Amino acid sequence: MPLMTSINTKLLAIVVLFAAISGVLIGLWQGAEESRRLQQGYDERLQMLGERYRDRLTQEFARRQNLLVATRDALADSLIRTAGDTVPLDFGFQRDPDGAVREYLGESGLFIHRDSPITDDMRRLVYHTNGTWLNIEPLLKTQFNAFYLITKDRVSRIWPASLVSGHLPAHDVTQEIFYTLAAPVENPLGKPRWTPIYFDYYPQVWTTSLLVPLYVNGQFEGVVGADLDMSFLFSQINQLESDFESLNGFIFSADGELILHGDQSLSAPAQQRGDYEVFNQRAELSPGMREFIDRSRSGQWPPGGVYNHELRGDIQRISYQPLPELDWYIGLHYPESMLESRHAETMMTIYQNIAGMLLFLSLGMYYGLKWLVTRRILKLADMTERIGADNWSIRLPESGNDEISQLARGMNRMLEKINELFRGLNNSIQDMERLAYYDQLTGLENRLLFKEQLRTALYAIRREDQNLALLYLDLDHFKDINDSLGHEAGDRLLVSVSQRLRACLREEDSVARLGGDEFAILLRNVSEPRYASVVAEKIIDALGYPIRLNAQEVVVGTSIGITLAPDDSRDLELLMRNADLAMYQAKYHGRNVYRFYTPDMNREVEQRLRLERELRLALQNHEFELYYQTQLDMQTGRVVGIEALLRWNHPERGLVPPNEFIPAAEDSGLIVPIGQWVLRAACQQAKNLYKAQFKHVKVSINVSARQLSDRDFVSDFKAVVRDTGVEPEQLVLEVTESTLMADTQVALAHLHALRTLGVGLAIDDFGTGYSSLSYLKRLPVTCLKVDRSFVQHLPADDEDRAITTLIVAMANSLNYRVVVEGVETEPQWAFLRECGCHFGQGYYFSYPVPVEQLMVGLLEAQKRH
Ligand SMILES: Nc1nc2c(ncn2[C@@H]2O[C@@H]3COP(=O)(O)O[C@H]4[C@@H](O)[C@H](n5cnc6c(=O)[nH]c(N)nc65)O[C@@H]4COP(=O)(O)O[C@H]3[C@H]2O)c(=O)[nH]1
Repeated sequence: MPLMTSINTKLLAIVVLFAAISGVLIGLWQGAEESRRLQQGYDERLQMLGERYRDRLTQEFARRQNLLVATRDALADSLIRTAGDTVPLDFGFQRDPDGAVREYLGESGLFIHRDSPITDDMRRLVYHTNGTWLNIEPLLKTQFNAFYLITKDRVSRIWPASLVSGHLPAHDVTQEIFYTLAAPVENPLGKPRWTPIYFDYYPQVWTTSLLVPLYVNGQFEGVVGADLDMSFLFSQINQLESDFESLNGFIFSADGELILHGDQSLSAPAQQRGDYEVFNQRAELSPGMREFIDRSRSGQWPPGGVYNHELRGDIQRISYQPLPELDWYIGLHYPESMLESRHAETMMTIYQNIAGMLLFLSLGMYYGLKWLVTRRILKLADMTERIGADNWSIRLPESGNDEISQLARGMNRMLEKINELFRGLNNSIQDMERLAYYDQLTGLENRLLFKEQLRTALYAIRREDQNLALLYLDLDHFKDINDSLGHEAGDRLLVSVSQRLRACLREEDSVARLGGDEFAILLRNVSEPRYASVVAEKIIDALGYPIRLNAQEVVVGTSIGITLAPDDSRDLELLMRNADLAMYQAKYHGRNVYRFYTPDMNREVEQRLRLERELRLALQNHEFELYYQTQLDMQTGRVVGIEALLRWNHPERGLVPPNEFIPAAEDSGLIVPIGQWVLRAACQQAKNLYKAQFKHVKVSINVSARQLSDRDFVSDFKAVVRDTGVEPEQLVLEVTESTLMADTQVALAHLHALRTLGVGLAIDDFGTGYSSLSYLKRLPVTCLKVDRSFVQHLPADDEDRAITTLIVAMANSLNYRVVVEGVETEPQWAFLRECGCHFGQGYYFSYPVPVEQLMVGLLEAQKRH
């Protein structure tokens, strides 16, 4: 899967995008917060450092002040203690040539103005303080650059002594700030005083001097002073533990003078500016510093706060603290740009952290999504792929209750539904196949499937050099059975027939119901035509046995047409037509037989079709005529009946006997209207006979099975009787034995109805069928007509003699009238009369003749008797 098409990657991209945006926003917010915190932190530290700096300085100054105050007190005490003591006389001072006294007392020097007289007080003071001085001197040396005692009478003792040598003889120390600042005029309360910072030329350092007035017994005697190297102030700043790279300090006095500023200490040496002028730096201060000091002093920026202020072109964060003992203020500042660089560093760290976090998050998301989502979706996709490849039984894993599990559950439910639909669909397909390919009633193949089977079989024989046989068959008299017993019985008959057919065949053979009572059979691997004959005979035999339908048994014959492939044809349609033709021929030529297809069958069928067409025309053109053949009493020779025999006066072929057209009329159904015509004509003739005083002459009319099973037959018959006015008792309907054997309900009902009307019923061609006596007894039969085939060889043929004798005896015993047909000779007549036969019909007595000739004959016969 391409990287960008994966859900995981897309989700990841979205997550990373949102995380990045959030990261940037958080970074910005955190940056702002951090900047604020940074500034606040630095400001607090700045304040804290200021306070610490202040405290340290306070301590430093206080410690030194205490030390000097203690020195002053020690000196005062030694003077007080030695108030009455004398000074050795040899203790005095030598004036230098310039008049001033410059003497060394240990490490310190003594200087007296040239104009100051050397008094005892002077001597006593120096003498009695000398011991104390010398004791204290080592300690003071460690704390001050210089220390001194200046008396009101212009004596000064200074450590180090070297300082004295530089004094001019008229140098008046009492006029200097080191004296005046602490003297009672400027310092009436007698407090220790600190001078402003000044640049001390000798040690070349910035210096301040601490001055303490010396009072002895309440009287001002002078000033004790010490010089302090201010560089310690800077060292104090440096000693402050700080990560401020550019922390700077400054000190300014309450009256607005800048006492110290780190930068200035380095870059602006004061010696260029004269003695003490250096302390007043108002004029030289940078405008920024000036402004700051002014704002501080005006109260606009009170001490303790942190202020943004520009110093020397840079914005600084400045804070300052008061140093109360000195009336000084200590300020600290750092450039704001430092904050920016710190902020930039912090931001860099923040963004690095966010980037790291994002990377971690992205990887976590990626693998998390992969594990939780993509892997499972891919699994689902893989399984749906497999399902799509017809593995519909696969079910997706449903563990858990998250969205994917819900999806899997939903899809499983869908699969169940699809499977159900498939099952339904398969059933429907099977049903449709059954409907499409199988006959619903019998379960046999239908025409469609059979044709497919035949087509496949034809391909096979082409490949494998084999033969096949195609059999068509239909049931004789099926329509009659159907009409008389009803469709349900007809259906059951078809089912039974199909079962029998199946039983006659091998597994590899196919049998289909083509429709109605038509069946087709495909025999594969028929190496010789006779095998097809064997099967056909087997079928005829199997269907020859009665079939039980409800309470009745019926016998159906069948006519089978057979065609062979590839001998007759390789073409499917042609083969089917051949089989149909052959079946048609079989039926035409006798039923219950089979016929192989022959090419001349086509011609025969054509002839038959033409015949049917002509028959139809014959009916319209009144080309039919009835001939009558008499039936005589064998004993008396009297005419007892006549049989109406149909003749066709064909315009070209002349008189056509019934055997040539009755089968075609029956097959085509034309027998029904033709039979109607015969019935009406014969009834008319019967009425005529009746009128002509031949009422005892019965008129026999042939009725075919097809007519008899016609539903309207009885009502039509009644109508004819009514129309012609004939007496039903004068009529005899002749029904062939095979017609009765069909034994349909309708035909039987009609026979009974006719019999009830008084019509006689004769079984024609008796002896040629299989009717049993018990069966005959159930029929309303009045007459048996013995078939002429039994008479033909009489009296010579023993068998025929026996049969004829038996039939006549049986008929007599059952009280049936017996008419023997086909009596042609006198011996035949003699034999039949002897064996008890009552009536006869045949050429011996009369040929069938037209009605006029019949009447002449009847009249002649009447005269004879
Ligand atoms: N060899 C010989 N034949 C004799 C002799 N005496 C009579 N016949 C013939 O035997 C047939 C008797 O009629 P069938 O058995 O009912 O047999 C009839 C009957 O089954 C049928 N048929 C005739 N007319 C009708 C009709 O109107 N309706 C129906 N359904 N069938 C008819 O056609 C069959 C043949 O009729 P036909 O040709 O008229 O033939 C008649 C008749 O001419 C004889 O001594 N020797």
